[in-house]
Amino acid sequence: MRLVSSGSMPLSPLCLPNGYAPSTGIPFNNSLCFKQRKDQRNIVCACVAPPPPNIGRGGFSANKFTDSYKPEKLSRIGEPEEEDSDVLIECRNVYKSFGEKHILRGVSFKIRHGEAVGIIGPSGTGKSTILKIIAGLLAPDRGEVYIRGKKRDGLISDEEMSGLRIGLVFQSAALFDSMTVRENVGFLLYENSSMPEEQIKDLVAETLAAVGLKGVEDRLPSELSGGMKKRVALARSIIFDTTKETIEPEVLLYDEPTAGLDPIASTVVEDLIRYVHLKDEDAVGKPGKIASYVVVTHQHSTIRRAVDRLLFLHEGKVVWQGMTHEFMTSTKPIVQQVAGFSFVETGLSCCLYCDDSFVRVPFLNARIGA
Ligand SMILES: Nc1ncnc2c1ncn2[C@@H]1O[C@H](COP(=O)(O)OP(=O)(O)OP(=O)(O)O)[C@@H](O)[C@H]1O
Repeated sequence: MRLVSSGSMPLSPLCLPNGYAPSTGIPFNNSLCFKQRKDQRNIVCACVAPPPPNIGRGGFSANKFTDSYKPEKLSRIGEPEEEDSDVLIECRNVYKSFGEKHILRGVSFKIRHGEAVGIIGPSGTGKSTILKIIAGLLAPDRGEVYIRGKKRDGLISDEEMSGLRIGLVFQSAALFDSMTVRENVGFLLYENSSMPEEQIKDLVAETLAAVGLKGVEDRLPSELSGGMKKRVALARSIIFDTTKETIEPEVLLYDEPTAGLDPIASTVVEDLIRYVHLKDEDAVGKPGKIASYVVVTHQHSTIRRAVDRLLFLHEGKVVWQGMTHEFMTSTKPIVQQVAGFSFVETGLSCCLYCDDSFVRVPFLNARIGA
């Protein structure tokens, strides 16, 4: 079967034109990496705190977390402290208001090395806000954000532009329309690295292949489907300067990555999110480089396919957290309200071809909310 991805919502990448979040209009922190190119500014959501000596690819087993994780233990007082050496990001009692609107009211959670975490909850409950706070684009009013145990004060600063990279992949459109796919994906390398153009060109092609796109380098975003744009943005968020000695693990934050896509295109994006994770292999069979990721989503297919653990945000707090399968069977009323509505589920075993690239989709479970 040959897939022509369709979908109306282009994925926004790590970099945004004009320094504003399209969904909110919030101006970004000017202390971030700003560059002028073709009259556009870009911002990198990347950084923070150098790695401890014992962390890194292979330094921690991803299974360490999933094997030992006992969600009910998190809040019990008097029990022995959890092992925290693999915690990459921690939000501790985070509050955020916009004027009179008190959005976050004491949000606490940890993201560990190797984790695939989903954040779910009703509309307007602050899911995107917490992503922006983790990325350092918004500062909490109260509470703390720790990156590898180091407290971050306010927004990302220039001093933090090393160590753990945190990439934010926005829901809304943010590919540079006047640039080709190659220029979009290689943007940061063209601007910030000393890599020769030819090398960047090869790396861009390789990275596009990793997300199942080949031969689209010279196209403009307007010549791509919504699903392809999302994959271009994903490629842009995972491209690294390979000439640097240490390639740090990266945490990716996805804000509704499948919004606006049809079930098949959603499935492709959900699986790609998995494939670029260190526990899996990308579309050309290379190990994924993303240490951990967090996905904000409303889609059940994304919950089922792309994440292992869930944080359920409601009225400004994390009211439930646990493994995905526990969410589906939870007896907690607020969870049942969200998890319990009926689905039509189709099970198909298929392979999808996107352009000339092969994308593995072993099972397509298209779920349609009733
Ligand atoms: N910069 C801002 N200024 C004022 N209000 C804001 C700002 N950013 C977010 N809000 C408000 O905060 C609330 C939470 O927004 P947020 O986008 O985090 O919610 P969400 O849970 O991601 O919602 P959805 O699921 O609908 O995307 C909303 O009421 C929104 O209007």
